[in-house]
Amino acid sequence: MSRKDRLAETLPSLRRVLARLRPYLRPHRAMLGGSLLALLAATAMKLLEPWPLKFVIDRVVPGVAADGAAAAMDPMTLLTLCSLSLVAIIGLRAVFEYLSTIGFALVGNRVLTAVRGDLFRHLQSLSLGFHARRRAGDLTMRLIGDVGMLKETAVTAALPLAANVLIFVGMIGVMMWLDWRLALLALSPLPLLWLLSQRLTRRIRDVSRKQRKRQGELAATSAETMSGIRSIQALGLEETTAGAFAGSNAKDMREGVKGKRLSAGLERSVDLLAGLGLALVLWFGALQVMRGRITPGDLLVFLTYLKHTFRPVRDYAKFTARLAKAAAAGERVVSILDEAPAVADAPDAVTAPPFTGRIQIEDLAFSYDGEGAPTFSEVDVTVPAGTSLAITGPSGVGKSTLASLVLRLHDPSGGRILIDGQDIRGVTLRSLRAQISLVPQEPLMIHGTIAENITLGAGRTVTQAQIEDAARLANAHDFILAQPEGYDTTVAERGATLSAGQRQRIAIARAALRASPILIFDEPTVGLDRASEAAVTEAIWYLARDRTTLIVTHDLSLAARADRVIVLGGGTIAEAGSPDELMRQGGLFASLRAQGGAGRAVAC
Ligand SMILES: Nc1ncnc2c1ncn2[C@@H]1O[C@H](COP(=O)(O)OP(=O)(O)OP(=O)(O)O)[C@@H](O)[C@H]1O
Repeated sequence: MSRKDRLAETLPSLRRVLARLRPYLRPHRAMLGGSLLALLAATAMKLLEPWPLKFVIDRVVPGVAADGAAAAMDPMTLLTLCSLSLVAIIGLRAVFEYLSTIGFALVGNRVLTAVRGDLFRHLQSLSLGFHARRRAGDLTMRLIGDVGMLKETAVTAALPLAANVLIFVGMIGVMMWLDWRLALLALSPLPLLWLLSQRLTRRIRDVSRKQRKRQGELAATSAETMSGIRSIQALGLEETTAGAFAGSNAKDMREGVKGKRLSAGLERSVDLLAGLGLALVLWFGALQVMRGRITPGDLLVFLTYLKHTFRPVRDYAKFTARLAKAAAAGERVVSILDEAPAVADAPDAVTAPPFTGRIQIEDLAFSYDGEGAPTFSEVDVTVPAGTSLAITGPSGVGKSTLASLVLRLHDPSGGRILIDGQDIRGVTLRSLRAQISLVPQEPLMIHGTIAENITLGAGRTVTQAQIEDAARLANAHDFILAQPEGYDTTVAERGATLSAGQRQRIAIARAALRASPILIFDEPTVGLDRASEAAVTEAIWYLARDRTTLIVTHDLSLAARADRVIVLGGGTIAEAGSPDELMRQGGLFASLRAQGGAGRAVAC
């Protein structure tokens, strides 16, 4: 195997990661160049460090003959000069090392902060299909933990490693120049050392990769548990989830210990081989001094360099573990950055003009896995602007999916959706979604005040009066005023401090504030008691007055108030018409409505 191949095998993933992140480095080229110069200067100082000592031993210590410029100098002057230059060299090295550390740290932090920002944005642009396949906790781990690990490694491993490589090359060069035979002897353990580190590095990297994956699982399990804590406690699942967590936790520990053992083994092997090299140089070098081939000062330089030459290789083992972890973390970050959003703006997409709201669904088909049996097909329906359409049917027939297609949360496998005669794939996602308001069954509630939750997604500055108007429209004003601090009452994460009906009405107020021409309600009344249901229903129809409204619902009394109803069933539209027509036809809608008594579609 060629040297190039072996190198490529050592840290290919790190290279891939670096190649992917290179564009982020471009704006920081000047600082990177400056830091590299400082690093080179620091290395030069490091190479110079033993030389004053060499002069003192060779030229000042009594009984040793001097030659050249030093011979003309009085020993005291030479000693003072050597001492001062030692101070100067060490001082300069400190300054250059400081500058390079700070420079690289700044670049590393800036670059990875930008990467994290982009990753967050990118995650939000990835399709629902992607998010359905991934665990939220694992994605959070990538965003916070993995990027953090890359950040830390850039400063604590990559920089020292680069410095070590420079020092290593420099010292070998000077040693060769001083005495090439002694240099070769000193470096004889290096090939063995290299082979050893290659083998262990690969194993360390594999362990790190597994560990990183495990940590993603841990984060995902804990995120799922915390977000579903209510059900976990109610169902008494604490021990089951703790068991699952403990399993991954123990595996993480075992992998951590294994990684530590491997890297500690590598470090100690390096120490042993370095000791061997040092002993060889001491023995052979002292013989050379006795034969007058080199001076004692040369031997001192050799021995000092040798210690420094092996240290980079030893540290390489130490940094390898960190770099391996960073490579594994980097791969996890890059794999998400490289994930292309399944739903994206077409290259020639235009900004949608203000919609009047006519929706045409033509021969629409959709399948979640692309090739499998479609969830539905041959769906044809037109919703004139300003009218309402209820989408109903048994559970799992694809009602919510159909509604999400209008928002382009997925793209259809066949057919098309037009708004005002324009295929929605021809307009930008932003301009499409800005004109549609979705009120889902579980509306998004952020940790913040009720007012902040209402203004979420408004896309403009709104006044308190506008917020209150929207809340009145959504039948929410009175209950909000009854809260301890009214509109300034803080809502817990996921709206845990509000009832389902209250959350719904806040979401409806939010939709009212957006003033979009198209509204989509997805099971807005499910799980509500009669009073809340009445309040929410009233708010829905008030809001729907002059907008195109799609209502996905099992509640047939709600559906019966829409201008038109489609009943999905058997993978397509089973019935369509106005509620009166459907009742007259005496089909599924009529029978379910009859079964539901007061209008609830019990069988749906
Ligand atoms: N992300 C997904 N990946 C794969 N299949 C999915 C996904 N989401 C939903 N499905 C499946 O697609 C079908 C339609 O789901 P959808 O949620 O649209 O049905 P629905 O009619 O709204 O059901 P419900 O009335 O119970 O809310 C279901 O069989 C469901 O299992």
